Amino acid sequence: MPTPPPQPRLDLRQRFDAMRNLRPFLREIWNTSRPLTLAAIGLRLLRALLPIATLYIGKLIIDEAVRLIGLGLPHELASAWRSGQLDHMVLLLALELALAIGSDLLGRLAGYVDAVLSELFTNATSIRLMEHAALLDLEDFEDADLQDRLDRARRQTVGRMNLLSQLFGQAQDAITVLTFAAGLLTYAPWLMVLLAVALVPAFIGESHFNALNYSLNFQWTPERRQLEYLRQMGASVETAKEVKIFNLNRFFIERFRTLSTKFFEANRALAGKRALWGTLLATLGTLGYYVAYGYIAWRTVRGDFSIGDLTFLAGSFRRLRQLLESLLSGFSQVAGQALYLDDLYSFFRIEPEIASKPGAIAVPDPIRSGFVFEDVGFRYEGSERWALRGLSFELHAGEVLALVGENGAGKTTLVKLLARLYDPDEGRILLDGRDLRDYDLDDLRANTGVIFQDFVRYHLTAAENIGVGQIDAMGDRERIERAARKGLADEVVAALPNGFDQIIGRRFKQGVDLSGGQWQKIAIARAYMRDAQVMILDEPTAALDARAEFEVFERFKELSAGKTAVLISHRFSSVRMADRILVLADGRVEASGTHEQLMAQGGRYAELFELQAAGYR
Ligand SMILES: Nc1ncnc2c1ncn2[C@@H]1O[C@H](COP(=O)(O)OP(=O)(O)OP(=O)(O)O)[C@@H](O)[C@H]1O
Repeated sequence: MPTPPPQPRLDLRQRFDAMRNLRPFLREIWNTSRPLTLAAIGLRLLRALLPIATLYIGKLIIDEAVRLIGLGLPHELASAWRSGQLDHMVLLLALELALAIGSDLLGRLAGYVDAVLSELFTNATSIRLMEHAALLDLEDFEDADLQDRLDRARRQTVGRMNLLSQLFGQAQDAITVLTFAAGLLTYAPWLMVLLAVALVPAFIGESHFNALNYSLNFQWTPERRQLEYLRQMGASVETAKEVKIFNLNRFFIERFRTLSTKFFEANRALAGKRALWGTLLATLGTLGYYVAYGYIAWRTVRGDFSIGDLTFLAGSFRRLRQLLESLLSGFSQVAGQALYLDDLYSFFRIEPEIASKPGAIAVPDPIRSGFVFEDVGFRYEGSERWALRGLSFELHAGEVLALVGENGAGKTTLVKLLARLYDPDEGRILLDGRDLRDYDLDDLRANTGVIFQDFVRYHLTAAENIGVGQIDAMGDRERIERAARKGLADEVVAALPNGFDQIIGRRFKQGVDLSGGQWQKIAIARAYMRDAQVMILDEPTAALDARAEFEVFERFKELSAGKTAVLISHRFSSVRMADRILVLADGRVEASGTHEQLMAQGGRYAELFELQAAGYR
């Protein structure tokens, strides 16, 4: 089990650098909904002015009370009321009541607006994330680093919801601070400075721990993904069967426990340190406050301030201290959150390499001569071995070419290059004499129908499972039914309780699961759904019974008349139907020809064929 490396220290500059992410963040919030953003700001602005107003009215009430005490009013409320002396007091109390109700109302409204805006923003970001992920290269997805980044980015779409409230809250607090400061400045300016200085250590402490927290989370992304994986393995429909048979529960749980405990301990250690330092540093701020308080009390005793002034000043200082503290720690939290935004934005900055170049041309229809592989070499990212090297052959327009070769020979890789899921590292692939990279990528994909051996089992309806082969024809039931017939999936569908409208797969309540072979027929139908010029089937029949396989291939040959087709199979009975067979070994072409020619040559093909045939005798 990997032990995470020591956390890197983020210096102050890096932390402040991350603040630049706030601009695009705010811009996106603004773009999410202008009226809501304006409402959130307006409500905050109003709320910002309430605390000082409330405190000031409090001061007026106390001063008024002191004045009334001095007047010696009658003890009876009714006669005191009649004297008219209480009017001013009542007015002040009513005002304070109105402010209290107003403040509560504004707070709730602001909370509501924030919640709605955050939700909209989260959805918009999730969609953007999916859209961007769709653009990336397959190679990017196979990169563990990118998986980590994607994972962090995904967390950010939900994790950043409170950043919005926090930012607006900060702005509100800042305005309130200004109002208090303006009020207090007239009484005791240097006390303000004292308060501010006393809070600086707490602020530095906060931002330091936020950065540490971020590094910890960052460092642990791979482990957190592993935890997620283990959790899934331990409890999912897909794995339940095997987990039970091999009794793997304990194994997964133990792994999860070990890893999660490590993460927990690292987290706890940090939280402990943070609490200790936080308390110490906050005490400094409190000390500053009490020095100020003592000073004001002294001035009141000396007669410089009224009792009302004392309550106003003491209240203002207390609020100011709280506000400054929350403002400063909030600022460092915002800075911390901005670091997380980095994950999101750095994910958006990843550019796909496989894309249409400017002035890309359309794929010829019909394809005239076909594909030519010229000395093609390809190596998977991070791999020492060449999956394909010095690969040269032609795939003529209109022919059915079968690829055979032992496991790992490079058959699937070849097909991925043909579909331009990767670009070759060496050599080039031509289509009708032009480099594959010259063609428009979308057009190229539209002209290629591929079913991989690890095709996706969509937990959607049967019709949708076939329809995804040509997404814009999803509503064309006739075409879906035709594709089902071609792929021999019509019988599978007919046996489903709700036919084409039946959800297949186990994940959802109404779902009905299919056998491996039945799934495969659905996948083959998916390939037929796309009326593409180039058809590629990568071991589409591995799970089919002998009769079904024979039928599938016969039909495939019939249906691919006029199409260029590539077929990968380990079953020689099917392979021999192809127009031409390419034998791959170690990433290059070892031999090619028709079944008869290859048998006559007596090489690897004849050997493997005999081996398989012997098994049936
Ligand atoms: N995504 C990948 N990342 C790294 N290496 C890979 C990846 N996919 C395949 N390889 C390696 O590339 C080589 C060729 O694999 P490929 O899948 O093309 O073989 P294949 O002929 O289709 O095998 P099989 O008959 O088992 O399907 C193998 O050595 C394999 O380990």
